[in-house]
Amino acid sequence: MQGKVRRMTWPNAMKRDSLIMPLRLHRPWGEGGPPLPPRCPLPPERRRYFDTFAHLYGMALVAYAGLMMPLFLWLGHPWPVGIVLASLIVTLIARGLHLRGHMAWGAGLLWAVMVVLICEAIRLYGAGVGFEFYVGLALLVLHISALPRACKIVLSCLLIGVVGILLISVHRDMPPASLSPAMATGLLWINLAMMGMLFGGVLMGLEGVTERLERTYRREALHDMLTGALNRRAILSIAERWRRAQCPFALVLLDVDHFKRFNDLHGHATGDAALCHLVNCLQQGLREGDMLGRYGGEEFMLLLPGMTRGAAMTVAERIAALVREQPLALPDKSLGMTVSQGIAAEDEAATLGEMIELADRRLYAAKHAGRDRVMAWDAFETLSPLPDQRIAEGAEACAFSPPRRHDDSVIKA
Ligand SMILES: Nc1nc2c(ncn2[C@@H]2O[C@H](COP(=O)(O)OP(=O)(O)OP(=O)(O)O)[C@@H](O)[C@H]2O)c(=O)[nH]1
Repeated sequence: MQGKVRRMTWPNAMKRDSLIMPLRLHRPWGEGGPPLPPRCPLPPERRRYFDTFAHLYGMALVAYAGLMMPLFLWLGHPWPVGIVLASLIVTLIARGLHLRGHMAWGAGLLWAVMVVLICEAIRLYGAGVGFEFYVGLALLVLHISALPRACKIVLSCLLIGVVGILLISVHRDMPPASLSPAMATGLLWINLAMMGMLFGGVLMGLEGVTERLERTYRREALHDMLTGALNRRAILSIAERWRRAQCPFALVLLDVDHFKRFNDLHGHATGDAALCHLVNCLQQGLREGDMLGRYGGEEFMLLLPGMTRGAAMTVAERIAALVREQPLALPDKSLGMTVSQGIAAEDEAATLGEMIELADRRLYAAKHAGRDRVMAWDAFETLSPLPDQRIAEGAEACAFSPPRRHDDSVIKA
């Protein structure tokens, strides 16, 4: 009996691609739609660090304004209220410094105001009412900060030493006379609860940040920075996975016509904008579940699940029309583009490498036949070489003037 071949169904196959983010639509010249967010002055690696630490600043601000200020007011001491107010301001300054890349200064300032608060509270209210718990929080701030390792060790020892001496001296010399035993117990519980909330909040926040960062890293590892399409490694690994799962699909290699000339005529930056614009056009012609990746420079790979060569041909033609009919709109002119495409189906080749080679050969045939066309059959051998004049015409037409129509007779020759 012949072994049963299990073919993966598409909805299941798609679920495994949940990290593949929807492509962002580019508006290279910023016109129309909601305004783009302002550029962040921090480089990405520092931005990530700031995101992690920003949660701590938020928690510190909430703790000062919402918890400590009312607590000290309740205890009837205006002096610590003044310190809390100063801490609020210093924390805001520290956050600003941090956001501008002065990470060690930001973390150091936050830590310093926390230490002043802890020491002053212990001095005023004595040991055993719970202010010493904040030492743990100050140590957490210190150890996740950007300060150098040696600095962290010295400051930790300093903090523990100062607080230890303070606790011993307070306990021995001046027991907190102003607090009744009931008030001291109440304060201890309030501080315990506050610390629990702060630590819980910080840890939950850090977990959320870590998860978010991980998604960002993985997304960046899979996507092309310029266009937002999948990168070469990601698109190839999806194709390989689909092949291993024996999912039928068609592969399209798509290349911008005369892109070198486009760059030479209009500049590299405009070339970049054209690539982003191209990805938007391609995206419009694809279904949900189709995959689009940047295979190299101005060459893209499309994976069309469940499609035969014939069906893929229709999609490729639609895409070619979309690209042709939507020129890149610049403030002073609009520039047309055309693309050539080669198609191969999964059942035509034994390996992914062979499939890509087939699509590449057909792409080359499409280029050779005059560009701005799709090739899905092995017409290459049957095509008579084009005269140089025709190729020159193609080059002229693709110099981003009004584009030419697609020639079916050549495609299906
Ligand atoms: N602006 C810009 N240009 C790129 C990028 N990647 C590759 N290119 C350019 O794309 C051009 C590709 O040129 P060729 O491979 O000669 O192909 P072509 O000019 O498109 O000609 P045909 O493919 O034969 O139609 C090169 O000039 C590259 O510098 C990019 O990210 N941005």
